[in-house]
Amino acid sequence: MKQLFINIKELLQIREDNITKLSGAEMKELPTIKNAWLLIENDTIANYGEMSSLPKLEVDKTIDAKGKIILPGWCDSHTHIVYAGNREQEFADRINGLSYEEIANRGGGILNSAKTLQETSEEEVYRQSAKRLEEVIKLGTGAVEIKSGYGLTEEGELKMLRVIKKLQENYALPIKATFLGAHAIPREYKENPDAYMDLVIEKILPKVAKENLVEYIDIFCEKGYFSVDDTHKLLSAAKKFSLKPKIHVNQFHAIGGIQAGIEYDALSVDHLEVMRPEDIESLKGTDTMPVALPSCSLFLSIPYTPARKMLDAGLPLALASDFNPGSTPSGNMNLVVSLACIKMKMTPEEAINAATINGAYAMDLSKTHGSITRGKKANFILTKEIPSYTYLPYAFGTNAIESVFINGKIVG
Ligand SMILES: N=CN[C@@H](CCC(=O)O)C(=O)O
Ligand SMILES: [Zn+2]
Repeated sequence: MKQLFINIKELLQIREDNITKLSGAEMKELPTIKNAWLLIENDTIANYGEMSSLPKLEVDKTIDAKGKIILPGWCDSHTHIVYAGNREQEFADRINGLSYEEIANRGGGILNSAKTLQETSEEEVYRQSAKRLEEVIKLGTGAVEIKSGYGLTEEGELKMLRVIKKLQENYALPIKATFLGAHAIPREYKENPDAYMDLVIEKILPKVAKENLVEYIDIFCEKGYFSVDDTHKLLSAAKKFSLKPKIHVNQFHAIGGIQAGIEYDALSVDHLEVMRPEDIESLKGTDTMPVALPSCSLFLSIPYTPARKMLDAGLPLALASDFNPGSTPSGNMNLVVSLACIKMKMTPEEAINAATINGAYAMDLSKTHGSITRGKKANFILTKEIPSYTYLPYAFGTNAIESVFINGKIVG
């Protein structure tokens, strides 16, 4: 099946196949072709160029994209899409003055979602999660990572990971799975948190690894959750199973999680709302992708990741949604890109690079996704008629997407 898009107002994020991530000043550039054509062969980007160079081609379908822009699908490298129920009561409690931490200390927060997940059947968790996945695909997400972490028991964690596996089997976009058993200390381990770490490391982790359910390991390295010491123990155990770290660090406090992640060659360190100069320094020259989650900052009214400082220091940066029931009940990557521009002072070029090629890197997918490159998967967004790509983050809240393609097939 050959599909030819013609008269594309602008084709964004054209890269050679050796580009796997962008750092610092490189992120200011977004290579594009104006008035372009794009040829898709089955599930693959076959070729592209300026309309003036369009060769004579035999194709099955020609689509006129006059006035419209094509860009790679968003690569959302940090989500908790698999969960049960919602936490809108905590939303109301926060409006009435309680903080996220206070709610968690009262037994709400992650433990609240864990209780609901444990009480919900696997089929129902799948049904609710698939609905959310379909929603974000329609919003332009073309690759996604999903974590466990609301099970907090062997049974609950395996239930979540089986749901992720089923999503992987039933949906065409790449879905990367992460084991986040160390997301919060269950109530029954409150007096003996080390025993919970032992359970995660000695019992659940080997089982998860043996069943080949995940590629990545995660931990919420934060005061009141898991210490740097716990992080070392878990990452060192996970290394034996070749699980790469993608970890939650520096959300509320900078306690050394970034350095622990780097020590174990973390693929990414995520959140980073609180960054000390030494944290920025530690990330320099590493292969670890820093990931910012601006929708979480918006929802919790906490600081935004200091993107300008990080980019100006030469670091790379990826953007992700953090879609979850407590801190970010939204998986809308268009909003994430807008917030990055509006609140983090990233330019539209930097934000689009962060949400495509760098997001792909943070899921080990930049060889196949994240840019318009010959040979990569045909996962892309076709916009409505819009004046420019800057309009995408500018017109926040407007849905500028006409259709989404995954592996060359229209999905929404
Ligand atoms: N901070 C840790 N985990 C999630 C929130 C989990 C929740 O509140 O349910 C996050 O990334 O924001
Ligand atoms: Zn998260």
